[in-house]
Amino acid sequence: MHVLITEPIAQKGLEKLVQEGAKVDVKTDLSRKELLEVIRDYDALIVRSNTKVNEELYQKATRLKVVGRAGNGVDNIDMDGATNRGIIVVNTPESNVVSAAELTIGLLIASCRNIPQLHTRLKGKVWDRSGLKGMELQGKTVGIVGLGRIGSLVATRLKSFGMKIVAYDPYVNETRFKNLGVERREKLEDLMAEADILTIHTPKTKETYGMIGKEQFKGAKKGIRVINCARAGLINEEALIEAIKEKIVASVGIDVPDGEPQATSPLLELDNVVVTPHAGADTVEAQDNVGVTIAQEVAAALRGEMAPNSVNLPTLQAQELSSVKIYLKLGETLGKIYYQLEKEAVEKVEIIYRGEVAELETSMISLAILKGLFEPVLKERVNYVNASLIAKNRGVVVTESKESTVDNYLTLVTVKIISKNKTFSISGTIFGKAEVRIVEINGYEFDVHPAPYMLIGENIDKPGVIGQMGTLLGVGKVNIATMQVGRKISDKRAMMVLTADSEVSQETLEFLGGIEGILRVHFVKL
Ligand SMILES: NC(=O)c1ccc[n+]([C@@H]2O[C@H](COP(=O)([O-])OP(=O)(O)OC[C@H]3O[C@@H](n4cnc5c(N)ncnc54)[C@H](O)[C@@H]3O)[C@@H](O)[C@H]2O)c1
Ligand SMILES: O=C(O)[C@H](O)COP(=O)(O)O
Repeated sequence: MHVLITEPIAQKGLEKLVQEGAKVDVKTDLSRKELLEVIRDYDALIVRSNTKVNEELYQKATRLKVVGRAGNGVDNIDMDGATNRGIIVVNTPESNVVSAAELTIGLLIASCRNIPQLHTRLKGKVWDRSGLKGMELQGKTVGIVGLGRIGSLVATRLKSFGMKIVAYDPYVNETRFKNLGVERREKLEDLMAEADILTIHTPKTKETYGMIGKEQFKGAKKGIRVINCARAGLINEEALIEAIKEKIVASVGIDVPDGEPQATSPLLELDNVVVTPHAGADTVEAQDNVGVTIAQEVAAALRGEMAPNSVNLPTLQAQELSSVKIYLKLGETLGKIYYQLEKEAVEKVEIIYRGEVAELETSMISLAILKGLFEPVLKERVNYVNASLIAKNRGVVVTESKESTVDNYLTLVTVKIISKNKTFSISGTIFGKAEVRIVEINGYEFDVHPAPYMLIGENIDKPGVIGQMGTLLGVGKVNIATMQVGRKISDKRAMMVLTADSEVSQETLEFLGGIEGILRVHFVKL
């Protein structure tokens, strides 16, 4: 696995990648043109916030399987483009939040107390505190926009200053507000009117871009102080500058001025603006965390394992992931068999989870089934990221249902694949902690331990058929590992499932198909 890193990550992260078996190139001074030229050679790309990972880059990146964002915000990465191509995007959402929250508090105090301005005077040998009277935090109200990871950390820290905390975040439930001891404001304008200090902690999205602008400043409490340690563009800079000039805004603390990574923002010219150059995550601790975590995520994704922080996949907590892992293997196995037995286009996939599996977060298992289903027939790369998109684009309806109990098994996954003329059904279970078993195909019951090479055939249930199969496979030099027969006695039909030690040639398959009583026989590769 060949990994390109275009922005600095911690040495510990680089070491981790090498330990994981990656060949790593760190090229932090590539021009855009150079990046577009070299990207074709890499399986993974690791970036921070300055590298634009967009359509232009994807078109050149023919080998790219994983984009690792060594950090939190993914607004520099075109997610739809990645998903359409089956490229997994992973990030490290938790690794730098404490550092970002602490810098927020730092900017807040620095701007409320004019620390940088006083510092500059004194360093210039001028002992003068005139005109720079600060504001105490105790008893003031802070308005937080976006009560996610960083917003919450900021809230709990500011409480210790004796501040009242109000927040606007329509997507956070009442319990979380209550647990954090934060008062909800239903409308942004109410928060603006009340807050002595505003701090924003939303991601940059279509909805949040420019969400604090002219209108919002018009309704703001006079003398409000504004902090942005999230993303440039969330607060409209022109409107902010106007509000500073009109003395609506008393001071600003900003880590993400417009124009990044160039120092071009007009805010830099204003005395009551305290700035840092996107340094929120720049601590030893955060960078070590970020580096090691992204190395693990990228290596896992390249090995085809589930990386816990895949941005374009359903999010699972580590514990959830470990309990669904074995079902992912089962799901892929069940999915993979259909197109190796049937040639009919799929119209609908019904997935039924029964027993213990029904208690789990099953969205990822359903993706595994779809991945398995499309893999044998599609040239495109199919993976967990694009499997459901591929189903949708091909007009395949996918439904999921759950039943808490099931006869005979503790846990059972049944996949019904419906085409124009028939319904194919296959079920599997987990024995013990980690043994995948196929227990039903089209109503025939088995207990098959799936193997890389299998033969699945249907025959008339009469003496001699199985014996001839064994003989002809011997002639074809295929060693049978296991064999099971499921029977429908009233129909006089049976289904054989054999596992073999090697592939079965087309010639041998034709001989097998010629045995009297054999209705069909297929070689299945898992
Ligand atoms: N300065 C830095 O170095 C630095 C470091 C880390 C993260 N960040 C940035 O900080 C921001 C917050 O990160 P996080 O990890 O807390 O994110 P998060 O996803 O945990 O929280 C974001 C919160 O914003 C809320 N939100 C979304 N749309 C909203 C809207 N229209 N109105 C109000 N609330 C809305 C969400 O419900 C969520 O609770 C992101 O922009 C991230 O990129 C900056
Ligand atoms: O989103 C993030 O993780 C922070 O904004 C840090 O960005 P950086 O990795 O470019 O410092």
